[in-house]
Amino acid sequence: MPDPGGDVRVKICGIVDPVALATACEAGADWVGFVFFARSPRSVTAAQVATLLHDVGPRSPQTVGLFVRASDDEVARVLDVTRLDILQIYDTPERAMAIREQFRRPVWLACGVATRTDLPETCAVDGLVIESRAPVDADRPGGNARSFDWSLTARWPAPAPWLLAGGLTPENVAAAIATSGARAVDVSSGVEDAPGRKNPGRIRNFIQAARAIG
Ligand SMILES: O=C(O)c1ccccc1NCC(=O)[C@H](O)[C@H](O)COP(=O)(O)O
Repeated sequence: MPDPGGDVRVKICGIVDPVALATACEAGADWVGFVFFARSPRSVTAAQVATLLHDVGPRSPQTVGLFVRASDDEVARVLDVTRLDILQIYDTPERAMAIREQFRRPVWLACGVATRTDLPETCAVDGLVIESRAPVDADRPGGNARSFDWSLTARWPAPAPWLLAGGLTPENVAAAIATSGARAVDVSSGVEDAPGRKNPGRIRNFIQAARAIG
């Protein structure tokens, strides 16, 4: 996933509209994420994603589907309808491994972090999304515009490629990369005007700011 010697890689998550998708593609995002979770303000259906991706060119970013405690049937129904390169799973590590086995596709496990002990020491999937742990009463486990102490990951011996997520913005992403040591970053709320409403200018600014640090 991240290229230790190359540019910082960027995922623009929670895409719901064609302008945001085209902007992320043109600005050089490495991944675009789609949220298959009905309680999210960024929730999309498989049919909507298939339509969005229909006109995307061959040099498009990889597509990531987000699933929260989803059954095999739910994942299968999405994969029947639309192309997803990677599955981002909000569930136990065991369940993430089972999904990887079942669907023969790269799986990223989302890990909610508040303290150093939340950082995983082992990983049997293809990548980790290290994001701020959601409050217990949150409607959703991610996409809450909350950051955590980025210095926690600075000396973490990561067991797998990982992305830094949660509360990143065009204004803070350079500091987040410098402090955390991340080589890949993930944003949703920080490039929006309101939950689910992406701002094309902020998408461009975020990618530029992440890449400027090199
Ligand atoms: O965005 C959502 O609504 C969402 C719902 C359920 C699970 C995950 C969700 N989002 C996760 C992400 O978009 C990213 O992985 C990342 O956490 C972005 O967080 P933020 O930039 O703080 O919105």
